[in-house]
Amino acid sequence: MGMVIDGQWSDEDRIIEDGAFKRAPSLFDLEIPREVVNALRNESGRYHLIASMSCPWSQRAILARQLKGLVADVPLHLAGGERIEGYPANGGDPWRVPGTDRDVVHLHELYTLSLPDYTGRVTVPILWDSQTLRIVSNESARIMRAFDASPDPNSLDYTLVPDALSVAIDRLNLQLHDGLSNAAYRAGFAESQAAYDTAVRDVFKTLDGLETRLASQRFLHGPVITESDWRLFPTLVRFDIIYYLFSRCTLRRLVDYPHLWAYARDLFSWPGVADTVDFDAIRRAAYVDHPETNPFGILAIAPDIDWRAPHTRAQLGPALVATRTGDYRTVEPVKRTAI
Ligand SMILES: N[C@@H](CCC(=O)N[C@@H](CS)C(=O)NCC(=O)O)C(=O)O
Repeated sequence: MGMVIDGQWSDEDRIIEDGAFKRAPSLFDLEIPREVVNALRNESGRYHLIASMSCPWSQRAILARQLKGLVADVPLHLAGGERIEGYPANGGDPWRVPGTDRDVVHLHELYTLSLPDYTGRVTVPILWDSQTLRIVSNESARIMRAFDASPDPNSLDYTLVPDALSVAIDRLNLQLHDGLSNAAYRAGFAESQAAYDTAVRDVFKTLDGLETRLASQRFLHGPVITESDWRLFPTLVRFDIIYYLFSRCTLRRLVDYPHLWAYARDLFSWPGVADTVDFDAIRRAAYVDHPETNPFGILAIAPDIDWRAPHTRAQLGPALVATRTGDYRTVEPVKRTAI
C-alpha cells in the first residue's frame, strides 16, 4: 500500500510482522482541544473532514458529523479511487486544498503540507484546519469525540458519551476494536495461517458475545444509544459484503445472528444514517483496489439482504439518548440533510 517516509512517498510497507497485520498508530492522535471543538460551529467552514465512503473508520467520523448536525459547518471531501501513491484526494483529479490556492492529487501531499518531514501511513479520516493548514487529527476516535462534544443548537443536544457510561464505553470500544473491527482486517490481511486463525477466532467470539448481549437490550449499553453503537455499526455494515468473503470470515454471516442483524437494521433506520452507507463503494474498494489479494479485480456479487426490512427492536423498549445534563430522553428523530 505504501507510506510516507521523511516527507517522501515510498512504496515500502511496514504493516506485516510475522505474517500478522499490525495497524500503525495514528500520528496526529492527540485529544482535540476545546478551542477546536467550539470553533467547529462558531467558525463554520474552517474545519474540513476528508474521508472515504469505503472506510469504516471514516464512516465513524461521517456518522458523528451527521448525527450531531455538523453537516453545514464541517464540509466533507470524499477521497477514493485507485490507490497509486495511496489514496487519491479526488479520484485522481486535482483537488484544491481548503484554505490554499494549491492543488494536490494524492492525500499524502496533505500530510506533508501539514508536516514536511512526516513519516507514517496516509490514512483517512482526516480533520483539516483550513486556517493553520494543519491536520488536526487523523484518528477517527478523536474526531468522533470532538464532533460529539460540539453542542447542537438545532436539535435535542444529546451526547454519545454520557458521564455515567464513559468507563463502560471506553472498555467496550477497546474490546470491539481488538476483537472485531480490527480483527476483521487482521483476518483479511494475514499472511500466515496462524495469524488468520487467531483473528477469525476473535471475530466470531466477539460476534457471539454481542448476539447474547443484544438479545435482551436494545443497544450495547442498554436502552440508551452511545458511541459504542456507532463505532460498531460501520463494521456490521461491511460484514456480509466484504469481511465474510474478502477477509475469509466465513464461519457465519451477520444475517445468521438474528439479534445482531435486527440491531444493525435499527441503527440503519436512524435519521441520516443510511446516507452514510455506500455499499458499492465498500465492495469496490475491497475487491478492486487490492490487486495483491484479488489479482483479477473481480467484484463479488452483493448478497441479497434487505437493510430496510422492519427491525422489531422497539419491543425491547424505546430508544433513549443521554442529554449533557445526565438525563435520558426518548429520541425525537431529526431529519438531517443529506451528506
Ligand atoms: N486509526 C485510524 C485508522 C484509519 C485507517 O486505517 N484508514 C484506512 C482506510 S479504511 C486507510 O486510510 N488506510 C490506508 C493505509 O493504511 O495506507 C482511524 O481510526 O482513524
